[in-house]
Amino acid sequence: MIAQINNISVRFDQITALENISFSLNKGDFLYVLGPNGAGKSTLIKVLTRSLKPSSGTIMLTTNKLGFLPQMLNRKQNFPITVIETIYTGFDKQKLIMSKEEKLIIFKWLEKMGISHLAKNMMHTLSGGEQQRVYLIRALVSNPELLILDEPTSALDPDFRKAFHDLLNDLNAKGVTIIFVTHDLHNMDTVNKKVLHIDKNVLYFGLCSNYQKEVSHHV
Ligand SMILES: Nc1ncnc2c1ncn2[C@@H]1O[C@H](COP(=O)(O)OP(=O)(O)OP(=O)(O)O)[C@@H](O)[C@H]1O
Repeated sequence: MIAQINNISVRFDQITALENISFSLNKGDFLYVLGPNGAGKSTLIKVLTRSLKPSSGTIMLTTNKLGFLPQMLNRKQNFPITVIETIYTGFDKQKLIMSKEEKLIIFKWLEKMGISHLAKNMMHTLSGGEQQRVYLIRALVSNPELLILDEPTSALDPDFRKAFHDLLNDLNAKGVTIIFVTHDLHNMDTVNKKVLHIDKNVLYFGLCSNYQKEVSHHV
C-alpha cells in the first residue's frame, strides 16, 4: 500500500467540494481521477499533496517522494525564469549553483523530451505544450515514487500526447505509482489501470475495465 485515504471531506464556507472520499492505492497502481468541472478533482490533489488540510478525514502516504505536475493555468506570465531554473526547483534541495550531476539529469530529460534547444530560454517564451514538458521534467528529476498529474495532456498535440503516455507507462512499469486527473477516458490507455470517478463523492472506484462495462451498460 502506498496511499490510504479515509473519509476525506473538504468544505469552503458554503461549498462542499469533497464529501467522504475513501480509496487506497498499492505501489505501482495507475489511477485516473475522473469527474466533471467542479467535481473536486483539484481539491483532492491539493489534499494529497498536503497543500490543503481537509475539513475531516485522514490521509496516509507511505512515501514522501512525490512528483507533482499542477494544472496548466495562467502559465503565460512574464516572470523571468529560464527552463533550467524551473526544472531545478524540482530537486529536493537547491543550492546557489547546481551540481554537474543535477545538470546531467536535467539535460538527459530535456533531450528525451526533445526540448534541449530551449534549455536557456525564458519560460514565458515557450508554447503551452513545451511548458508542459518542462513541468513534467520538473516533476520527474527527484525520482518520485508517487507521481501526481493534474490534467497533464490538455496542452499537448496528439503525437506528443502518445509519447507522454508511453513515458508514463514506462515509469509505471518501473514501479512508479501514478495519479492522473482527467475529464474523461476518451482516447486514454486504460489497460490494467484504475479509475476513481468523483462528483464531490465517490461514484466509482475500481478497475477501468469494469468501469467501462458498467458505463456501456447504462448507455
Ligand atoms: N479555495 C476555494 N474557496 C472556495 N471554493 C473553492 C476553493 N477551491 C475550490 N472551490 C470550489 O470547490 C469546488 C471543486 O473545485 P475543484 O477545483 O476541486 O474542481 P475540479 O474538479 O478540479 O474542476 P475542473 O475540472 O473545472 O478543474 C468548486 O465548486 C470550486 O468552486
